[in-house]
Amino acid sequence: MGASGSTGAGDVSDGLRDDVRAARRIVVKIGSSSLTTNGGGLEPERIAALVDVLAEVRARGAEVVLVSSGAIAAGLTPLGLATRPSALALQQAAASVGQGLLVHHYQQEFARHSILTGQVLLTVDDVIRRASYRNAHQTFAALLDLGAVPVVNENDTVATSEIRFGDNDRLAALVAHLVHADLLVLLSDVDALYDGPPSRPGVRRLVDVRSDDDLADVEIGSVGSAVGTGGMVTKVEAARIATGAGIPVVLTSADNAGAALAGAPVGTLFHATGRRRPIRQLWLAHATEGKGSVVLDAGAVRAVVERGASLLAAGVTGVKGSFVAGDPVDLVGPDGATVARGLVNFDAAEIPGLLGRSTGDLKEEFGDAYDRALVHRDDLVLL
Ligand SMILES: Nc1ncnc2c1ncn2[C@@H]1O[C@H](COP(=O)(O)OP(=O)(O)O)[C@@H](O)[C@H]1O
Ligand SMILES: N[C@@H](CCC(=O)OP(=O)(O)O)C(=O)O
Repeated sequence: MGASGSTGAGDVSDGLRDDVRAARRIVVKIGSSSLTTNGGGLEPERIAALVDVLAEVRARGAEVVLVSSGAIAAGLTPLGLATRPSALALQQAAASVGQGLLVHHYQQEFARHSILTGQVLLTVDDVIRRASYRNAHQTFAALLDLGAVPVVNENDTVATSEIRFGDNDRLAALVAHLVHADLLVLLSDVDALYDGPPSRPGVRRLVDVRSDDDLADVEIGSVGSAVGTGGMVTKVEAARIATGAGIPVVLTSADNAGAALAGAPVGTLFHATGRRRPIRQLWLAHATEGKGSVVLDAGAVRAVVERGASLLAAGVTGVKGSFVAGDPVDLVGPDGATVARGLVNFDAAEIPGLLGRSTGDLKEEFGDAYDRALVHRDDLVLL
C-alpha cells in the first residue's frame, strides 16, 4: 500500500489527534540535522525555538524528556574537523567537546522559561540490565518530580561499538519505555515519512501507520543528512519499538514541533500496536544482534518455543562465538534455524562444561551460582 490518508474514528476530534493531546509524559527526540549546520556547529536559534515549544508543552501540564543528538556535530567546528570523522575515537572526542556545548545551550534556553535541565548520558547496558534499568528509572522519576527537564544523549565518550545504541532514535524509544511515556515525538529535517525518498517527485506522505502492513511498499532510506545517522530506517525501527510497547509516535520536522505537540495532524502518526512488556524483550527483538549462539536439541526448542520455558543447559548441545554473561545470543535449533534470542547467564567459555547436564546436577557440583537457567524466559524473545 501507499500512504494511508485516513484517520480512523475515535482517533481525532476537532481535527486534532486525541492520543497526542491527552499525553501527560512526552519524550521528544531531536536529530543532529535539526540543530546544526551541515558543516557542524550548533545553530542556537533552532535550539531556542525547540525550547520555546517544549516550555509551552510544560505550561499546559505535561512532563517532557528531551533526547537530543548533536554532540558530535557540535564538536566538529571547535576541534577544526571539517566533517564527521569515521574513527570512533575522534567521534568520541568530538562528542566530549560538543556535549558540553549542547547542554550549555539547553540550560540557557530553558532558564529563560525558569526551567531547570538535568543531563542524562546513557549506554544500552544502563537500560537493558535489570538493576541499572531500575536505577535509571528512579533518576528520571526524581528529575521529573523536581520539575526538571532531563536532556538525554548516548554516552558517546565511553560507548564502544558493542555497547552503542547505534542511534538516538532507538535510544529515544527505549527511554520512552523507561519513563513510562505516553507519547514519543521524533523530530528530524523531514516533515513526515513518505512512501519513497522525499527528494523524488510525487512521493506521498503517510499520515497514519497502524501496522507493519502499512509499511510494506514504503521505500525507507538508510542514509541520513551529512550530520545525522541512520536516516529514516532507524526512525521507523524506533517507532516500531515504541508502538510495540504501547506508546504512539509522531514523526515530523523540528519546524512542525509546535503543531505536532498541539495534536495537529502533521507528520506521520504511528499508532500503538502492542502493550507494555519488559524492555529487555523489546531490545532483544528489535535492536540487538547475537554475540554468538547456543545450539538446542529438539526438546529444548519445543520447550522454549511452545511452552515459553527458560533454556536449561540440559537441552544445549553446542556453543559458538565468544560472549560473556549478560550478552545477547541466538538460540539455534538442530537444523540451524534461529528460533529465539536471549541474554545468556554464562560466559561462552563456561558453557561446554555445562552441556547436557541438569541444573540440580550443576548446583551440586559447582554450588548455588550454577542454580540458574542458561537463558531465563524473561530475558528471551522468540524470533
Ligand atoms: N521514506 C522516507 N521518508 C522520509 N524521509 C526519508 C525517507 N527515506 C529516507 N529519508 C531521509 O531520512 C533523513 C532523516 O534522517 P537523518 O538525517 O538521520 O535525521 P536526524 O539527524 O534527524 O536523525 C531525511 O532527511 C530524508 O532525506
Ligand atoms: N549521540 C550522537 C547522535 C547519534 C544520532 O543518532 O544522531 P541523529 O541521527 O542525528 O539523531 C551525538 O550526539 O552526536
